Parts: sequence; structure tokens; C-alpha cells
Amino acid sequence: MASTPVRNKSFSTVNSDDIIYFKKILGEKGVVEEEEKLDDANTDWLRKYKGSSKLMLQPRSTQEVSQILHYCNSRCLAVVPQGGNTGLVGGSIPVFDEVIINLRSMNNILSFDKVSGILVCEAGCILENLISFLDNEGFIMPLDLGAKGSCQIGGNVSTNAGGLRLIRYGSLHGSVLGLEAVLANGTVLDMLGTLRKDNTGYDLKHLFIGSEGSLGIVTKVSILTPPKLSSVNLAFLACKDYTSCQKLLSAAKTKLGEILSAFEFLDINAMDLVLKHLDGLRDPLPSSKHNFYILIETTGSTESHDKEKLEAFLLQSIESGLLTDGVLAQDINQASAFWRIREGIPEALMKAGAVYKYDLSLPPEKMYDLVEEMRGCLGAEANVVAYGHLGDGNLHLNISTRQYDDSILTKIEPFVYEWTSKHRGSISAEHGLGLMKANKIHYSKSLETVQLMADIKKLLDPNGILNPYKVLPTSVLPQRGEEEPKKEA
Ligand SMILES: O=C(O)CC[C@@H](O)C(=O)O
Ligand SMILES: [Zn+2]
Repeated sequence: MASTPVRNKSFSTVNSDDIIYFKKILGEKGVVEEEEKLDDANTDWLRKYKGSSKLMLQPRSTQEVSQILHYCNSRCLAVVPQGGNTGLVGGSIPVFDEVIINLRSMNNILSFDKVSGILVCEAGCILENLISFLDNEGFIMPLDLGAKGSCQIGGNVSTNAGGLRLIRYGSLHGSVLGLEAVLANGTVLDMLGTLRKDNTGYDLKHLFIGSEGSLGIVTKVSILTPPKLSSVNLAFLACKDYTSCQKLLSAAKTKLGEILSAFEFLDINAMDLVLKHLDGLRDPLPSSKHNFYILIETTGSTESHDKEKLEAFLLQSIESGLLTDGVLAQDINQASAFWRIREGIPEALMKAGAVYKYDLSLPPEKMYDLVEEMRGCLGAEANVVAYGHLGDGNLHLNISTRQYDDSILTKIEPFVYEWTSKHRGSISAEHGLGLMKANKIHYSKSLETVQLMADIKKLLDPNGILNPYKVLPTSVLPQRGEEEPKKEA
């Protein structure tokens, strides 16, 4: 079980002089003390984690972020960087009274080069706004996820968000060409390169991609964006068993090749849940129920060729028995409706009650064994729902119950983590460790690796003010103090 963090007593508490200072550098608007706004910022999307910060700062420039951090570091005020607050592991909310630094006012697109496709923007840009901007320019973001309407690119980079198109465009470690980050002491690291090739020693930007704001605050990013291709096709398919899903994946990789741009799966429990809890959705394959559903998207540049290729592949898969049913989206509205089924699962789970979430990387051939074992352990006590980015070996295992209940949790954990570790998987494929899994890191990383991570953290943030209690276990970064955090749920 997780050891609950205690407030690090070496951290100061915000006082009136601090507020005067912050108002001087940020103006009244940049300093948020209203209860209602703070309540939102203190609560995560899942309503599972709740902090008690009394202060949110909204800088408008890198220089302001630098001033804030320099000051907080000298005062030993802990901070939590926050973007759209769409995280699922409690990474972007305060655990106690950390000062929230929200980057939403830093939302400018700084440049876009149509020849190279390189976009440079500030960290607070909302992902969907970047997608629309690029669409007008004839390009796309290499990243797409359900939370695109609120998540910010700085948060995406800081968490190395994965999403629906990773199978095609790779992770942000590949697409982010450069970034600017501010260290705990206010030092601005300008690594905002736009070069495809740069082998001048250590590529330190990678430390900030996926470190969840624990090493510095990302303020600007440069991203390589692919050109928009004219022909996008989406199929909603059904398989009778998990083995067929896997075989379909491997066939899709070889037969569709470079045009494959998404391969997502949901099981029957996920499908039932989404149809029950979300309004206006229709089962695309209504003639019968299926054990597994797959979304295959292709993106290419030759309409007739791509469609023919996909149709031929689907026909073959039906003939060979890999597919039991399927339908191709006839237009963009139908494609959106299909995507809404897949992207709506997290929302449907929230509506269904309490949910325990696990975001695992596992060898695809083993993935569903875990789901079945979990069902065996929990029986009728919970609804075990499985879906995810099958093409990337990423399972979203969600256990839905009426309410949070420790007797259920003890059946799930440490079982899920041990199982994942035994199969050399990762306990966080894409959501990060945040608060939820900081003390579980050893299931996926060796002792020596965790120690080196802790040493890096100490080097860059000696006072430990940046997003404390997250990512790394308290045992390697000892906290002094006894205060218990307020717990919700
Ligand atoms: O809610 C989840 O477990 C997954 C959320 C997100 O990563 C998704 O792929 O829909
Ligand atoms: Zn996901």
C-alpha cells in the first residue's frame, strides 16, 4: 500500500509579504486567491485528489516564471506546475499548500515554419488550438488525445503524453526538437532548438520530457509537425476474442504499413459502459454484441489507393475469421462518432461511480491475461473494463465500483503492479507517476536507476520545491514532518 506523504516541514507557508511580492511582479490578475478558482485548481479531474493551496500564480512570460521560482526557492515555498489539470495520477494538483503555477496565460504561438513543419509555442497553448492552427496551415500535431480541449502542450510535454497517434508518429521524445525550461532557482535553460540533428553532448531536454514538472517548468517548446494528409479512413471493427485482436494488429502492421495511424481496442465492458452513460451514441455494429472492438485508422495521401488497401485488408480479415464484423466511417461525422465511443470511455467511467485506474505497458500477448485474472479476483464486486492503445502495447485497465473501498483496493494492489513487474512491463505507459504511483516506481525501475533519478533531482532542485511528493518515492528524497494530507474519496 502507498505510504501517505507527510508535509515537508522545511517548506514555508505563504504569507502576506509573499502575496505583495507576487502582485508586484505579476499584477493583480496574475495572483489568484479566490476560493472558487482555487478549489478547481486544487482538485483533479477525477475528483480523487485534493490539495489545500491558498495561492495560484499565472505568469505571462518566461521571465515571470523565473522570478517566481527564484523567489519561491529562496523562501523555500513548494510549487506545483499546472496546465489544463487533466492528469489522471494526481500529478498537477497540490498535495498540501504548494503554490500553484498555472501556465494558461502563456499561450502564444511564436513561429511556424511551413517548409520544415516546426512549430514553436508557449507552454500554455491548449492542444486543440494548436491542432486547429496547424490544420489551417496544412499540418497536424503528432499528438492527439481525448483531453485535447483542455490540456496544454507544456503539460503534454512534461508528462510525455502518448495518445491515439503514437503508433504512427512516435512519442514526444522524438517530436519535441527543443524546449525552454526554468529551474527551481530561476535559471532559464534555453534549449529551444529547432534542429533535426544536434549531437553536441547530452541532450538535456529529454530530462524535462516526462519528468512531470519535478526538475523544472517547461515554458516553451518546439515541435516537429507532420503534413496533413488528404485521405483519412476509419473502421470500427469487432473480434470474437483477444487472440484475434492481436493477430489483426500484426496483420495491420504488415498489410497497411505506413498508412496505419491508429489501432485502438475496447472490450465489451468498455463498450457497454460508454453506450450506457454517454448520450447520443449509437453502437456502430448493432446487429450483435462482440467481445472486442477495434478502431483502425489509416492516413495517407492517395484517397482511392488507401481506401482500397483498407477495404481489401478488412475483407481478408473477415474471410480468415480474424474479424467478425466491421464498418467503415462514411464521412467525417461518422468518424467523429466512432472516435467519441473510444475517447468517451474515461468520462463514462466517471459517470459510473468510483474508478481505480491503471495505465500499463505490457507485452501485447500477455495484456488481456491480467484483465481476466483481475476479473477472477474481483468477481461481481467490480466491473473490470479494458481498453487502450493496443498498437503501442498500452492497456488502460479500469476497475469501476460504486464507491471507493479499501477491501477492493487490497485485492487490486499490489497484485496489478507485481503482475506488471513480473512481465517486465511499465506501471505507467503514458499517464506518469504523479502522486498516485511515486512510491511504486520500483515496480518498473531498478534501485540504481531510482537513486540516479533522485541525485539528478537533488542537483537541479536542491530544496525539493518543484512538485514535491510526486514521481520519486519519499524514501529516496526524505521528507521531514508529520502532518497528514487531507484525503478525499
Ligand atoms: O482513463 C484512462 O484510463 C485512459 C485515458 C486516456 O489515456 C485514454 O487513452 O483514453
Ligand atoms: Zn491513453
